[in-house]
Amino acid sequence: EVREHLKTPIFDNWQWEEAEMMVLLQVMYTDLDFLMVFHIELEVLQNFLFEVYCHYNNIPFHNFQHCFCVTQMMYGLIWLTDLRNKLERIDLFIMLTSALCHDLDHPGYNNVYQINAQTDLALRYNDISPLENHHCAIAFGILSKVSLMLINVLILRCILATDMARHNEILNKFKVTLPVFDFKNKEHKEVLMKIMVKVSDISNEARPMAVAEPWLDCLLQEFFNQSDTEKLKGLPVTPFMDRDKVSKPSSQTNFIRFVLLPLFTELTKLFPCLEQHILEPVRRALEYYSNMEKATQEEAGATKS
Ligand SMILES: Nc1nc2c(ncn2[C@@H]2O[C@@H]3COP(=O)(O)O[C@H]3[C@H]2O)c(=O)[nH]1
Ligand SMILES: [Zn+2]
Repeated sequence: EVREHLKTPIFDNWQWEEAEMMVLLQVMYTDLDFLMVFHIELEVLQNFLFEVYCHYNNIPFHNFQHCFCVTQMMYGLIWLTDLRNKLERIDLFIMLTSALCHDLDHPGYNNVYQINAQTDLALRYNDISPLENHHCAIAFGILSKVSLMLINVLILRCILATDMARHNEILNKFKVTLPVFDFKNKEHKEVLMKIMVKVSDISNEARPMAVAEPWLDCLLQEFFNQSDTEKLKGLPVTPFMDRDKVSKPSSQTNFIRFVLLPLFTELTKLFPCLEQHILEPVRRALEYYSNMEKATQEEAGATKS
């Protein structure tokens, strides 16, 4: 029963301990036949998953549980869209592994901070997607350490594609392929894989409210932590992270309207069945946070007058 539940976006991560999540990840790799098709020993997979676990930091949002959720959403999307019969196994392996590795060793401060604070990562990568480059470097270090030598340039490209600074570039590329989309076309396939990783990465609001809302609290905690540090150090303060400027509803209504709905709508054009699984919950979340926003505004109006 859990095995089937794991294939859906309504899976509730909060019910599981981290050790159990490790087992669930193992189930995902097994049920997509990766061990068999790529002749991966169970022990190698277990070592790999353990290394991945060890390389996520104990921070409010970009932690191992986020990694688990993104991987689980990718796993669910693969089943819902029947990608097992549309792409090759290696493509599915790349997508699931990219999801698993996409935020490795995230320090809890975003690229803008890295660049403004001139951190080691920003210097190392010349200010170009410093975090995503770092996640890739850690991922390839782990893959070679455990002798899982399925290192692939597409994993690199999928992880680099999670830099939101490149959101419009990638979404626009995907839009162009849609009218003539062909699962056999290499370029179409590559942009689809990037979109799937991106969708999974920002898919919390596609989950039931009881699962999604605690994630927003975690995200805002990490955001506020960054903006507090920026204020303390006299760095430019990232507006959407400023506790004096954003609230839960304001942060979600904008993010859902301008980022989630446009992205999810395009993927749903290719896979209409996703309408009910990811678009509808996101629309409900928009309504929920719009109402919350109105209520807070009315309250503020009432206190003023
Ligand atoms: N406001 C808001 N931003 C989100 C949400 N989920 C993901 N994001 C943002 O999307 C970004 C995706 O890449 P990052 O992990 O760097 O940081 C993430 C957040 O900045 C959400 O539910 N609400
Ligand atoms: Zn992420």
